[in-house]
Amino acid sequence: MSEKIAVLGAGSWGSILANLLDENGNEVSLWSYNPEQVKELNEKHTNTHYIKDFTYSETLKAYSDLKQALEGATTILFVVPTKAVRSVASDTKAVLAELKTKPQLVHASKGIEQGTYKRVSEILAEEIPAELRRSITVLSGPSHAEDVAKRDITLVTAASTDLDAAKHVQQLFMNRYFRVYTNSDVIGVEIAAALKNIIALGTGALNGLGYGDNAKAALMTRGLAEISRLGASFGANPQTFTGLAGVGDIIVTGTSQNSRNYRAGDELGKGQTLEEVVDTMGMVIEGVATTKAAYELSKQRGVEMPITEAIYQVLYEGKDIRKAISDLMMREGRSEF
Ligand SMILES: NC(=O)C1=CN([C@@H]2O[C@H](COP(=O)(O)OP(=O)(O)OC[C@H]3O[C@@H](n4cnc5c(N)ncnc54)[C@H](OP(=O)(O)O)[C@@H]3O)[C@@H](O)[C@H]2O)C=CC1
Ligand SMILES: O=C(CO)COP(=O)(O)O
Repeated sequence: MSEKIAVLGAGSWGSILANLLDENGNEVSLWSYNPEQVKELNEKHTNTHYIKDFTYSETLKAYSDLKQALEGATTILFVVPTKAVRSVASDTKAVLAELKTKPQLVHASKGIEQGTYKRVSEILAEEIPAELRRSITVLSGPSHAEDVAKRDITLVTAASTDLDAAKHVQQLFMNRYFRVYTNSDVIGVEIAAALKNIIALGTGALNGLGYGDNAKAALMTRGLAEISRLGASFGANPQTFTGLAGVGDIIVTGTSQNSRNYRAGDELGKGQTLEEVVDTMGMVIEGVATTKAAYELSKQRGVEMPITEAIYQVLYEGKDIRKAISDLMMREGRSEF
């Protein structure tokens, strides 16, 4: 299968997925709002700020003009940070109204919008009306760009309410090192993907403070329990949380130095302030904003999420991390399930 695909967002994940789609034989245009980055990608075939020591395919073309990138595309893949999805989708809508190409939409972003608590597929559906597009599919799972850049084995899931669309996306991305499953539970996949970043901030912080494997395993397991509770309140399929977008992504993000969220937590645990951590990362740390959205959402829906609440208090109310941990440990004993 070969298509013209526009990838919007040329950070670590967008650029590596664009390269993978190029390798799979597609004609890929990669859009970034940064002309300097576009120049580097087209002339040197590198993207050094985001992915070190990697040479991109020479047939991959980068654009800073959105219309040029979208022209002729039958699939559009959104991979910008969650906070940028609405504005990029709105700009895309204006171009699609002119082009009348009606592409399918895919996204690989992991977050929840501040204030509205919308999932990324909901934002896309709101901003790009059905007459200008086809289906919307979410691509998610345990997948650090750094490993995919090395063509290391990676398994993800493609979730859509339209099974044919999910199968189509599966075929576009699958290759010898990148295996894609399908899933119809868009709600569960998006909630799991967004909220695992909160837990990775937590396991990173435990690491920075010197805690061991038991503590991190405990946080990941009980973190997943509260993510599943929030998911259930939205009608998500409980099985999704045992799959690639759930357990899989908690493991990869909650244990890896490749994770921006884990690294951010690690630095917080070692005593840096949130401001210092955000300033020095130079890449998006989705878990920081998602912690706020998920905390507010849990209060709004009456879902108990003690770990999210503790991390919210540390990030947004200046609570001491050690005190937050001891408060969690001293909660009244209860049944596991
Ligand atoms: N990195 C990974 O391994 C994975 C990431 N993801 C998800 O993919 C999404 C993107 O992450 P990632 O690639 O890591 O992020 P990066 O920070 O590496 O890249 C994000 C890109 O989007 C650009 N950008 C920021 N704001 C805007 C805006 N308003 N309009 C247009 N472009 C903008 C950034 O430019 P600038 O830096 O100049 O602001 C940068 O080029 C996130 O939701 C993340 O959770 C999912 C799976 C794996
Ligand atoms: O989602 C990811 C891996 O699946 C990437 O996580 P980070 O944003 O923490 O790097």
